[in-house]
Amino acid sequence: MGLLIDGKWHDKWYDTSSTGGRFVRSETQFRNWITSDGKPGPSGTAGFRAEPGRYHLYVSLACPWAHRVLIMRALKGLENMISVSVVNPYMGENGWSFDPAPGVVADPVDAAQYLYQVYLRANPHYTGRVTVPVLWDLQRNTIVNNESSEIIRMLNSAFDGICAREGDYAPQERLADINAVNSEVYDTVNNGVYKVGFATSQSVYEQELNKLFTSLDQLEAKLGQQRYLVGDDITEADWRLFTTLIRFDAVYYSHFKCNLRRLSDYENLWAYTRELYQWQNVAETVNFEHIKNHYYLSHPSINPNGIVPLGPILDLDQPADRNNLIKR
Ligand SMILES: N[C@@H](CCC(=O)N[C@@H](CS)C(=O)NCC(=O)O)C(=O)O
Repeated sequence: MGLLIDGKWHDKWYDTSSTGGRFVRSETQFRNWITSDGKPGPSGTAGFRAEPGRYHLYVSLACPWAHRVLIMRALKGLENMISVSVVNPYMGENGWSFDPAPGVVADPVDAAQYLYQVYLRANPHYTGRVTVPVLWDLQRNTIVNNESSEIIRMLNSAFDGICAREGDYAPQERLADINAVNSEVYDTVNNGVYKVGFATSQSVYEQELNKLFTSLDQLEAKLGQQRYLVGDDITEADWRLFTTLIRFDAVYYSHFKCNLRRLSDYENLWAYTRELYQWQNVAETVNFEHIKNHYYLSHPSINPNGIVPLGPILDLDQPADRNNLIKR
């Protein structure tokens, strides 16, 4: 775990001493958008037109932020248009690497050994964390964007004119509601589990834990009333919540001490998670071996002996049966 400072790698853990024991996630820096016509998107510069074979993704199968992108790629049927490299689940002193292991897919551009080398290819003086996902332009040889929330927005529509699969997960008329749910879920759940797990003070841990479970209790109630987070149709908001929920009992409950309740104790949330898991092409994006190996091995301050638990046993194939659960 570390970061680049003016193009040099430094092996440093997150510094919570200046923030009172609180984990603060840093801002993402590459913010260009792929668009159907190559015009600029909401941020960044122009020149990234949607074209088959032009873009490449660097992901970790362990990472919930990268996972959203893999899911959107699968939902939109972009597997043949956008290629993927997968890092080794262990994030060590050099950060993410491409060290060979089952499921790892090497860097096609110049066989980088570490992900930070990919960042340096885009900017030899880069300063910041080296995170997945990374959306890479094979034509211009640079990073388009490394912010998952923006990458999923572009994949949702930019390739529609060149045979992406039908489906709009962020329809204009629902956008305000989707954005509102996203920001609440991001703060309390997606990033919430990290704020709990990386807290280095008891009071911060307790505060963040209460926020997380208050939010899960509210989501449980909501999903007892309606099928999806923003009404009757599945949207981006659901997929963003899913990637945290699917890791909850296997990792966050024990490794991050998010243990007031298990996800499988929540009737609606658990059935919802199974429903989304069973969605066409989604189960293939879930890799519990990478998920568990990453978290339990990569945070020695939390799990010094690096024991990876064998459980829990989760029956994700059990029918979701949500029609019967929804009490209108
Ligand atoms: N804002 C980013 C966050 C991505 C992120 O934090 N990824 C983690 C993996 S789960 C990472 O690569 N961390 C490495 C580090 O912070 O050094 C996004 O959503 O794309």
